Amino acid sequence: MTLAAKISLGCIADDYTGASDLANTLTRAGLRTVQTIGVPSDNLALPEVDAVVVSLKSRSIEAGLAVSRSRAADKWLRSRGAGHVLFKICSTFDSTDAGNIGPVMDALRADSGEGAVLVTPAFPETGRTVYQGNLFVGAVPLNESPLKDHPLNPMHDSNLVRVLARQSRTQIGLVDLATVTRGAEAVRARLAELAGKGIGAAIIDAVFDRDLETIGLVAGEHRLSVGASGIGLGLARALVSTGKVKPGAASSESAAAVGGPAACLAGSCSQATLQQIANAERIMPVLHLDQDRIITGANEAERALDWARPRLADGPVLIASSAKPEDVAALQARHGRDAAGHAIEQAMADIAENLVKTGVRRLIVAGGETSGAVVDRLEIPGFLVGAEIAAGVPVLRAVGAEAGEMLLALKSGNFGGPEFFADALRLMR
Ligand SMILES: Nc1ncnc2c1ncn2[C@@H]1O[C@H](COP(=O)(O)OP(=O)(O)O)[C@@H](O)[C@H]1O
Ligand SMILES: O=C(O)[C@@H](O)C(=O)COP(=O)(O)O
Repeated sequence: MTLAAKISLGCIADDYTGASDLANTLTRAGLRTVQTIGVPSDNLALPEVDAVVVSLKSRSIEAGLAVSRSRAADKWLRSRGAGHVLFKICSTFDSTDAGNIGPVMDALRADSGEGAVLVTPAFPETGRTVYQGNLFVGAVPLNESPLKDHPLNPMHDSNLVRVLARQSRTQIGLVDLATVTRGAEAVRARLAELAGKGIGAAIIDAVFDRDLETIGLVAGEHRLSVGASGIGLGLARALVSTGKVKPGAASSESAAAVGGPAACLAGSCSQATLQQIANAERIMPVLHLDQDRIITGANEAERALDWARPRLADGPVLIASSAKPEDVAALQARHGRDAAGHAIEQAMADIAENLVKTGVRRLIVAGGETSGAVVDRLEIPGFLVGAEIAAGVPVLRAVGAEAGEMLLALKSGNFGGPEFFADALRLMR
């Protein structure tokens, strides 16, 4: 990898859509950013950048594995000069009581020698705000939002001090909004007070971008922070406002058209994605996969490919496994949660691999785990960030992919407007 100068900000994302969301935020804030898939190999040619987002697929794997992969990424980022590393988690704090946010944070904190780590999933642009340590998704607390029905990590507690305490070995404190509103000095003092009591991490409230700017200033003086794109925004703005990074333009290379057939794959079962699929039915052929056939090993991926191939010459197609919460619950009761999720992800990867062999060069994937499975199968080592399709979702240009020139959009299940697929296709030429 050709990184001549040292990087100013290192990031480790626990899934691939989350990584592209963060890379998008950093780029818009003026940081030249690349997204890599895992720790990049030395021979991957990348431009000179201010920030690197290493994407892991570590959100829903066994905690020990998530820790070791995150530590390896942290070591690589620090060896490239990153003084601060942001561990990027989901803005809806997706995790279970077994991890992985707490265990990874504990390990990175120990490695960096950090006192008390600031933690916030706030991302106001997408409606995620934190008040008194409670996460709100739009107008409702996390546990009343659609995240209560997530197929892999249903969220039933909106109090993040409690949620993180159940996952972490350290005590968790709170830096409340009143303190944030008083400014950086007040946050520094509160953090020092918590660290003095041996409290190793604190959920910090944020409702507006200006709160994240205050948080970014303080966090950037430390070695480690944990959060979603909002804290990324704060860190990036602090790097620019303190003159540590000169704001640069996004690479013009990332805007060139690739042409060729386009396809969409949806494995997210979020409310937003279900609506986007329903709207896509009006503008392109849509195939709904039979999930039982996938899990029992019947050749459902082959059936999907036979359906897609003759249609691709006429325009984009969409293949979806997505289902409503009651259907997801019924499928999981029949086959088990992890087995169902894994089998569907692998079927999506099979479909993506064969679509690319058929000539597809523009691929839109809805769902974080789904995107991880697809990008891994396509063996794409990294991405440059292009135009913004929706808040948190950029057009990505593959770097070093075996298939050559490719554009992808990796959409978090919850993100994007009702016409997301049309919006993405318009920008991916
Ligand atoms: N119909 C379905 N029933 C059960 N699980 C499903 C179904 N469709 C997809 N899944 C699984 O649900 C999970 C969705 O997670 P993900 O792709 O990360 O979406 P999101 O971005 O909404 O979190 C994946 O593991 C996927 O394989
Ligand atoms: O922070 C966010 O909400 C996203 O960047 C994110 O992590 C998305 O995860 P998925 O919903 O699993 O795609």
